Amino acid sequence: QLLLQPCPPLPRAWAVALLRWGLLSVSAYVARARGQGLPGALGDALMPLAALVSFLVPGYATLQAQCLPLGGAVELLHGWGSWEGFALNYLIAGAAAALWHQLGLSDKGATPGHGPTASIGRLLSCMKPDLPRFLLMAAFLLLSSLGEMAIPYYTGKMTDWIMSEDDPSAFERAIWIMSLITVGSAVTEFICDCLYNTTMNRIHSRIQSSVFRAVLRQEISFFRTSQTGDITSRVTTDTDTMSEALSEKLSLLMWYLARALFLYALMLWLSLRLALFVTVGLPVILLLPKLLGKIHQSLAVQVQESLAKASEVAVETFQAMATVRSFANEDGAARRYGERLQETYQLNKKEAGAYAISMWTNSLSGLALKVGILYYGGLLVTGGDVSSGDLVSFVLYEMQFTSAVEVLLSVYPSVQKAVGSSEKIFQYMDRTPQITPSGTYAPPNLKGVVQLKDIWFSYPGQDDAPVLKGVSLELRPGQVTALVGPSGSGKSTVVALLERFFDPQRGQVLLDGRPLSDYEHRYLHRKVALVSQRPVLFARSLHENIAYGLGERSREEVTAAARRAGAHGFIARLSQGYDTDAGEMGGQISGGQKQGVSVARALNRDPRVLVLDDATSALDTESQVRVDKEVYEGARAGRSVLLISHRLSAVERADHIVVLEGGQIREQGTHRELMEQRGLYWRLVQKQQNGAEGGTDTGGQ
Ligand SMILES: Nc1ncnc2c1ncn2[C@@H]1O[C@H](COP(=O)(O)OP(=O)(O)OP(=O)(O)O)[C@@H](O)[C@H]1O
Repeated sequence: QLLLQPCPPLPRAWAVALLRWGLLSVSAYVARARGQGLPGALGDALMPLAALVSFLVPGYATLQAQCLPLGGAVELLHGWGSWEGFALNYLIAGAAAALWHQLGLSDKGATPGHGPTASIGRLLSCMKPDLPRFLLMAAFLLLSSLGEMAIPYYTGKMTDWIMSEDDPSAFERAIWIMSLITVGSAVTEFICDCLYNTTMNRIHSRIQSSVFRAVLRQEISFFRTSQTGDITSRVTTDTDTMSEALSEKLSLLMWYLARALFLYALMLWLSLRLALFVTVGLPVILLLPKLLGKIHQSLAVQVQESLAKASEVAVETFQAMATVRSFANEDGAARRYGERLQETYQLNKKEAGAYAISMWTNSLSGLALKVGILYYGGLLVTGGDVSSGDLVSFVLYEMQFTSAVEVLLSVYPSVQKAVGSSEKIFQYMDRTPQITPSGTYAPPNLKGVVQLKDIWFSYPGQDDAPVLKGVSLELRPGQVTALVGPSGSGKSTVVALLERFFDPQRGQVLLDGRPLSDYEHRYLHRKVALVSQRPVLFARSLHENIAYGLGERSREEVTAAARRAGAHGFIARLSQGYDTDAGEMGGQISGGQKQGVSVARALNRDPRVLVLDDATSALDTESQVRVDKEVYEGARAGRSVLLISHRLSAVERADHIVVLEGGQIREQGTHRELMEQRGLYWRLVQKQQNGAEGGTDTGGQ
């Protein structure tokens, strides 16, 4: 300090602060590096504490020098050198560290990119699109808080005016101003609340729809391995819990944080000394009752446990009453029950004492702070440092400040909880689908040549049990290829690979010579249409079901597709025709009708590759004939068709028949060729023709 003596006071203070910070940081670093005997939280707090202790006074003095003449700041800076100033500085830093720790802001054990801090960052990034609204809200919040803050200020001013009695109209004026400010503050608060709630609802919907989209991006096996209930609860319940907590608690937190900051700034402005007095005293008066409250809570838990033990004795006795009676141990049982109750009673007494002490400390510590402020304030008023009106305003501000800090302390854990549930949601949003992302290739003309080249595939988690073992086959435009084989031979698995529900572990699935993953997702599924074994319809009209995924479709287009699928007849006979609701999962129409509608749904896309996975088994003969006609006519017109059927009579006309067994292709050729071979296909046909045990099912062989 001696070296810096010729400098002006503020730069000198900053230079000393920097020096002090450097020294303290190095010491803190060394202490942390050694780490011996330092509790974790204290170790974490050392660095921020060093900064706080060093920069608190020069920072404040600079701020004050900006607003007021330098006189006050100089006094403050000189005071800093005295031992009281020194002690006060450390006391404030200690109190701030205790509050910081109490709020759990030290974030112990958080790994980078995870935990609450990361989630808060993510949450804030979700709010980014609404930044203008938040800025507007902040402006209203500022206005409303300023309005609220003005009331105690005018109350203090009125005290001064009443005491000085030199301007009687000032009192009336103050009342008017106060009323106007109150109304203004209430209106801005109302607008702010409305804005906040609508914004949070928007954010809620946005997060919910992003989670939904993120889930939809996942590979099919994700839906098979995760419970549907779990997924739904993430999308609905978790987002609801999070946004409910955020809308209620975060708004409280924001509101009271703004209030507390304003109030603190005003307290500092009214009297620096009194404000520092509160800063040191407040953590003590807030944390002490909280600490005692914890003791009370733990005693309350012990009481509950002891009560439960007493009930256990009663239940055990009643259940074994016959045994108690036969050993004539009624007195013994009563004595045991009495002993348990005695234990509960002792604990009850302790709990009541702890409760009384915690309540008593609560009110007493609050009272002590107020008395302290009044006493110290009184001294300052007597010394002429503070006016009596300012003291009144200060006490009013302090009361509001204390309750704002209390609310903050109680609300903060709920916000942390909301952040916790948001973590679960973000896990879903961040999950990378376990399938190669779709490409962008979407040629205007697609021939529809599909090649499966030496495909090896096992379902996720079953690597040692391949379902397809070196399958190679080709679907050519203008041809109907049939895939037959016993149940479980892997036919539907081939379809799943064609639809890119999974990627094969080895081999390639090519469409017009390019891997399926090159194609744009929507394009691929428009060009390759599937009617699956168990078609699923959605709870909407039959028209919408047939047009599913294609946006708006005219009734003519939908009807034409239904005619080709042989479904028009039955739809026309329904009382509401195409407007009939299919019901949940298509539950309001029959199995055969469902198949008809789903064939129409596939044909409506006019696909280049049509895959029918045992899709006509439940159709009536008339519809069956229609679909067969459409399948073969479509193929003749240049479409590639893959037909899977258990009814071998349905595949006799196919241009090429592939027989699959145990995930391997056993035979292939035309019906005639295969029958001549007298191999597996022949045996399957024989069994079906003879109506053997397997009935019409190739799986029954
Ligand atoms: N999601 C799945 N997870 C694990 N294994 C599966 C899954 N789907 C099918 N499998 C197994 O793969 C094998 C082939 O099943 P796939 O459904 O392809 O046979 P399929 O020939 O179509 O039978 P079906 O004629 O009865 O429809 C079977 O052993 C089956 O148990």
